[in-house]
Amino acid sequence: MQRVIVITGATGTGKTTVSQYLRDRYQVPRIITHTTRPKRPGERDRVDYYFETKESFSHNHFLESVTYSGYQYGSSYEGLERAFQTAPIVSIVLDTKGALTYVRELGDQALVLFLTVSQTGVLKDRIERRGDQLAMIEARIQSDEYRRDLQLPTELDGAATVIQNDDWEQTKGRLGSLMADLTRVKEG
Ligand SMILES: Nc1ncnc2c1ncn2[C@@H]1O[C@H](COP(=O)(O)OP(=O)(O)OP(=O)(O)O)[C@@H](O)[C@H]1O
Ligand SMILES: Nc1nc2c(ncn2[C@@H]2O[C@H](COP(=O)(O)O)[C@@H](O)[C@H]2O)c(=O)[nH]1
Repeated sequence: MQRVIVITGATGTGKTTVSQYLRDRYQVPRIITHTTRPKRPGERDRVDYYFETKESFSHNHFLESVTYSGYQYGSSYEGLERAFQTAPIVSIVLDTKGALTYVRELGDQALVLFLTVSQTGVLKDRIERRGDQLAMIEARIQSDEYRRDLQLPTELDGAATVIQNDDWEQTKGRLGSLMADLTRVKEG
């Protein structure tokens, strides 16, 4: 069975970092999603996101889409199919609302990885260091979506793998175990 690792959690918990590590270390490609938010320094169109206008965003064929801190985000059916054409295990980075939709739509094909940190105060520091614009950081930290995504949705209790990403070396160890389990299931 083809699997999608759905990486979710609050802003700054390390979702993108984990998806990049899975790609580089385990050849797990990430499904590229669509957004109307402006690029951050270093981000590239069609690599980090499909960067869209409000008009072009509406022309996609979305499996799910959300508004997050004032911008639109969405993942397309075509993006999922494209990723599955290249690998049996793929990943996607979503807010918790999107993660729930993915689980409803894909059932057992979706494996949810929920990232947390022990001290939420570090999250703002992390996104400041990443180079986000200060006004956008403030808006994000004040948003309902930010507060919501600090908690694992109750529907996913017991069904998600939770990783406390305080220490990157420990997180890499947890990801190694997860990939070993997934690969065993695929071969078995
Ligand atoms: N374990 C860690 N310790 C310290 N810094 C980390 C750790 N993991 C990731 N980071 C750093 O934190 C910042 C935010 O990480 P990342 O962009 O992966 O978060 P994210 O969850 O994808 O955020 P967002 O939802 O806002 O896109 C990055 O600069 C990243 O290098
Ligand atoms: N439900 C969806 N959430 C998405 C999608 N693409 C990204 N995201 C999530 O949005 C927030 C903000 O992302 P950022 O890159 O601006 O920091 C974050 O939680 C992402 O995981 C999507 O297609 N659908």
